[in-house]
Amino acid sequence: MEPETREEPEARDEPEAGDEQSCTVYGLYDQDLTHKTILVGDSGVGKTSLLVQFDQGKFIPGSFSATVGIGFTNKVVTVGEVKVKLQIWDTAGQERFRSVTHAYYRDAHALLLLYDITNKSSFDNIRAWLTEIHEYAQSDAVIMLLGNKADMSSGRVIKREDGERLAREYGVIFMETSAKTGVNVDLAFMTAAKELIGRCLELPKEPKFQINDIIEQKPQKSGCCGFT
Ligand SMILES: Nc1nc2c(ncn2[C@@H]2O[C@H](COP(=O)(O)OP(=O)(O)OP(=O)(O)O)[C@@H](O)[C@H]2O)c(=O)[nH]1
Repeated sequence: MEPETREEPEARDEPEAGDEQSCTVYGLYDQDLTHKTILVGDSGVGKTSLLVQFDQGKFIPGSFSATVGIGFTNKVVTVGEVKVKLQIWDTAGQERFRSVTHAYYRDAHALLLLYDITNKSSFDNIRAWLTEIHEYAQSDAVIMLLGNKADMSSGRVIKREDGERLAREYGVIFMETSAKTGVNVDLAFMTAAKELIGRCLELPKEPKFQINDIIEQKPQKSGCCGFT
């Protein structure tokens, strides 16, 4: 049965023309960076919930209603001494919106690709998602694979090692997250931000996160992103 639909999350701040630029440097350690991050993955894996948990620190339980189209949220984070504005796009996972969301891949600096650890088909579809990402996204975009709903240990059908193996095969960063408990949610977005900053700016080797969490796996990619 097709899930009922819901309105896309309310945008708090319209994207500006200047947002096309990923690295706007006003001065050493007075940088203002804007990075576009896009959430993708099958319908129901928890993209909207992950964003709500990151943005508002809460989880809204209840019946599932699918995202229609695409919406975005701006969130400023601090990594080391650098402030970054993350413009996070929440896409609809349903197949019928796929052509709409493809258009957003091109401008994304980071893509967070989710599957649900309790849903085998959402994991089986990851290869197809990665193929689409490689087709439509920038070649130097940061890609993270997130196994969401990690709190549902009794319903787990995808082992953590399977997620790790797949991520290794594609050379992408991997974590398990829970939009419900918040485990690794900040860390996932902060890791993407840190990776993007590392590609844009010269930073101290070990910038300190503003959150108390443990890095599950260090980013495997490094080097220049080629942003202008
Ligand atoms: N237990 C648990 N439930 C979750 C978690 N994340 C999401 N859910 C639930 O899973 C269902 C789908 O979550 P959504 O965030 O709407 O999924 P989505 O990926 O945005 O779905 P689309 O908008 O259709 O693409 C909802 O009922 C959520 O409450 C999680 O980490 N743990």
